[in-house]
Amino acid sequence: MSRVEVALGDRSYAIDIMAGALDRAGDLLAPFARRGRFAIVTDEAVAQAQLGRLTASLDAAGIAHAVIILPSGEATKSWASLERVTDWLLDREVERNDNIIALGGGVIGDLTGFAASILKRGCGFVQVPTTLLSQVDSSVGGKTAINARAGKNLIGSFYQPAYVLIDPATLDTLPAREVRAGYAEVVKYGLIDDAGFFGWCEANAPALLAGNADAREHAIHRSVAAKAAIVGEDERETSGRRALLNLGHTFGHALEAETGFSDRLLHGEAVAAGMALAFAFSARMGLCPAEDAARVAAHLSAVGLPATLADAGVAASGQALVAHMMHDKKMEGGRLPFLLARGIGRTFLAKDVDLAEVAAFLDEAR
Ligand SMILES: O=C(O)C(=O)C[C@@H](O)[C@H](O)[C@H](O)COP(=O)(O)O
Ligand SMILES: [Zn+2]
Repeated sequence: MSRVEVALGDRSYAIDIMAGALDRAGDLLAPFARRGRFAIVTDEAVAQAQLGRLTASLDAAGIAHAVIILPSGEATKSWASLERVTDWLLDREVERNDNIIALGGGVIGDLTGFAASILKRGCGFVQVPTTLLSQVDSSVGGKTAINARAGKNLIGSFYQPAYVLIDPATLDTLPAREVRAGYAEVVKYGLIDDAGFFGWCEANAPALLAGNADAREHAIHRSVAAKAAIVGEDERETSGRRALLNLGHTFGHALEAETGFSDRLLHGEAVAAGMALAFAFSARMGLCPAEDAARVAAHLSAVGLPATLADAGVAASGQALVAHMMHDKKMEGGRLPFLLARGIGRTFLAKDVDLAEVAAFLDEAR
């Protein structure tokens, strides 16, 4: 087992990574079962593939549990699901000191974390992420949210979990497309500030995507360690440091909005195309060597991720995509800061980007 700590004073918590952890969840989660019981939020796909492992282990440890199973997919990050989950938790008489378990991917983690943050003005929650995307990214750092008509994650809170338990073996039952989409967020850490790790990704992506356990554990550990360090420095995205984790997301969220937050384009796929676009735009602005932008796009394409608007299946005009971006949470005084790059591992927050140039770039990129 390897452990990473997120250092946030009295809200600090541990992330444990261990293949087979779900089968030992009874022991590992026991300290968080405040009254010897858990409420578990999960979705249909995860319930089929993983829930039995968790509940069997809790049963063996004598920990009682109630489970709510929601539909799988991005549409579950909604007001309606939030109401359903909070009513269900209230019916189960969940108390502030209880820890709700989020068993699933980013959708379940974001929704459950948000529900925990508002239930009785805040109760505890534990993340048990079961997708690569949630294991390397969304389960760590306390961004919780649901989607709004106007865009992705627009209603939410910063609310840290009490503990994160990662079992990389859950990836064995995940569709290859889901693993690939999560891999985009792994690549992101290399592109942000670790060119050496991007090189590792180029060399090891085939093994990781083929199911090599060592490659998966290494990627998860490096990713959460990188994220924990950034979150420890800038929990609420105020200094600009945490905004680096948003590389590819301004373009990406616009692509997700354009495709209706549907299975047509998964979050990680949108982020992949968004990162390639951020690098291409940086190259066009003369900020980044064209070879670096080409290398990023080549790697994403090589693993089967979208690297262009066409790959992402988006034909919208630059203006339409920029209109989606106007809801970005990074907007400041009517201006939208962008994550751009001076090269691989050299991402920075640019505050003076002209949106007309972004729209023109996107029209050319179509
Ligand atoms: O944790 C962060 O900070 C991130 O930006 C990580 C992103 O990968 C993640 O998709 C996050 O939920 C996006 O946040 P948002 O603020 O753009 O909604
Ligand atoms: Zn993301």
